Amino acid sequence: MSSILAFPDDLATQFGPYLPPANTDDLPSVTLTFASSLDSALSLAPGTQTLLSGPLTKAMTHYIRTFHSAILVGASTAISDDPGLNSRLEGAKRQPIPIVLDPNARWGITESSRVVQTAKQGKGHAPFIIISSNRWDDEVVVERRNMLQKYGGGYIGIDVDNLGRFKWEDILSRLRQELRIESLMVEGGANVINSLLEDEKSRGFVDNVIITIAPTWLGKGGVVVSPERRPNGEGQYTPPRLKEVKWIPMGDDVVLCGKLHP
Ligand SMILES: NC(=O)C1=CN([C@@H]2O[C@H](COP(=O)(O)OP(=O)(O)OC[C@H]3O[C@@H](n4cnc5c(N)ncnc54)[C@H](OP(=O)(O)O)[C@@H]3O)[C@@H](O)[C@H]2O)C=CC1
Ligand SMILES: Nc1nc(O)c(N)c(N[C@@H]2O[C@H](COP(=O)(O)O)[C@@H](O)[C@H]2O)n1
Repeated sequence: MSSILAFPDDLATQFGPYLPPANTDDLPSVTLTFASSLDSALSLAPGTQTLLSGPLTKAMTHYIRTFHSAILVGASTAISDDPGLNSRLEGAKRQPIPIVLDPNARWGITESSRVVQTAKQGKGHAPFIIISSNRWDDEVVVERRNMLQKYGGGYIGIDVDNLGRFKWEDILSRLRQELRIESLMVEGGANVINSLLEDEKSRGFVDNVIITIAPTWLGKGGVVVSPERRPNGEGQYTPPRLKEVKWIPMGDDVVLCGKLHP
């Protein structure tokens, strides 16, 4: 779990075109990165973590993490995986700030959560949790905020829409304004990824896509990436398609890289 990972230089150089620019003036550059089965599943079932990446693609993910100022997951991933959300790459020069979308303050983060332990050990940053503005004064939120602030983390309150969702534009602009985030790696889970991909506006924020595909079928009941087909302004659905595509074989897996930004 805490082992140091090495990623060979000859593989690393292939990712250059798909990494965020050094500086962005506007909203953060977004990279969508996750590991999927052949049937588009991220895990066997909600609430469980499924190992899909092999040793090389796992090291690749930790390499890519070092190029981002923040890494984002949804509340259900934080609850089920208790992730570290740092980079365990050998000699990692930079650590991303963990961001968790948790509108309803469902994630019971404590001092013993792995991400907090990781920050306490100086191996990563404490997280920022994005909650619905109307939860800001909840007793548990105040308690958790006080705990996180000791380690440099905290909460950000954003208004939700009538479906209880944040707008991606709000997420990105607040991360830029409050934490000076220039590059964001969105790792999952499926709910987060589907919400990012399902309409033209939000998927327009995605610059790079790096997907590990593992040679296995997880079967029905898995947690699946398959965004809603939302029609555009003209009432039509145009399936988004990656550009500048590169497939990189890596161990038993293959890594799909592409550009989504129009
Ligand atoms: N293979 C891989 O690379 C990865 C695998 N995983 C796996 O995925 C699974 C979890 O995925 P999943 O169940 O889809 O859950 P998610 O991790 O995507 O979390 C979903 C929750 O996040 C909140 N959320 C998501 N999008 C938004 C939004 N736009 N605005 C506000 N809140 C939002 C909601 O919280 P609320 O319900 O409170 O409204 C939602 O229910 C786990 O099994 C995990 O192991 C996760 C990441 C990567
Ligand atoms: N790249 C990748 N491959 C898999 O097989 C996975 N299950 C995941 N899961 C994601 O990685 C997070 C765990 O991160 P830490 O190693 O604990 O830092 C997990 O929460 C998912 O986002 N990823």
